[in-house]
Amino acid sequence: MANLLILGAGGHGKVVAEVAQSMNKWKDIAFLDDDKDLKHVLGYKVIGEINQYDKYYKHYSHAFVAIGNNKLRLELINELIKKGYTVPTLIHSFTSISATSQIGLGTIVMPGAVINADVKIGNGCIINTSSSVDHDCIIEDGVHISPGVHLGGSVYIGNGSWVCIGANVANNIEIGENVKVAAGAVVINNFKDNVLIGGVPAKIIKTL
Ligand SMILES: CC(=O)SCCNC(=O)CCNC(=O)[C@H](O)C(C)(C)COP(=O)(O)OP(=O)(O)OC[C@H]1O[C@@H](n2cnc3c(N)ncnc32)[C@H](O)[C@@H]1OP(=O)(O)O
Repeated sequence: MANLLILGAGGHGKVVAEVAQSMNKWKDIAFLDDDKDLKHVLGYKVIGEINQYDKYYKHYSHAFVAIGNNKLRLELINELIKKGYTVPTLIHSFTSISATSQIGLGTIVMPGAVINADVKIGNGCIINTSSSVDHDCIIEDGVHISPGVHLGGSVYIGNGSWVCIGANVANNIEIGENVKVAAGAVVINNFKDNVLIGGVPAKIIKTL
């Protein structure tokens, strides 16, 4: 069994640790975080700051980035890989994941999520609590699918986009890079890069 270092000990880090715990795969789990007052989270030690990950490679061969910001998360994952860490895919034991789906490195699938046939999910994504990703969806790197989001079949989501809590995206819809889909939106049209969209049906609120 390997040891796992989690970068980020905030709320998201806690859930990441519990997902890792549910996999029964790690001998030792510890956190790095920039809050010097944090010593323990969920009973796991906070052993240093995030940019000190280099120091812990000998003991923790595996490392996972638990940072909500899509861009930062992806940048750190790439740095960890360059340094020689193994960046795992974390999948909670209470999920339904099709055997024909592909899920990238540094991506986490939270409790209650459902991923159906022939889905492709990139690196550094968050597939959050009780969300569903239906057949043939393609989700690029660094995307966050928030709690309670539902994607119909064959949806495309570009790099770094964030689908906020409770949004629904109809089947065959294409959403570009760095798009924010506001909470509760219902997306029934395609949208290109760098926009905030929201409402029912979703419309462009502003350019990002
Ligand atoms: C486990 C977890 O907690 S995971 C994290 C879950 N969290 C989420 O999913 C985040 C939910 N938050 C949202 O949806 C937010 O509204 C965000 C992040 C999309 C707002 O993004 P920002 O770029 O900061 O937009 P900002 O707050 O400046 O709002 C811009 C406009 O959009 C409007 N707007 C914001 N959210 C929504 C919404 N959900 N639906 C419709 N309009 C909205 C605002 O009222 C504002 O309108 P105005 O210009 O007329 O005043």
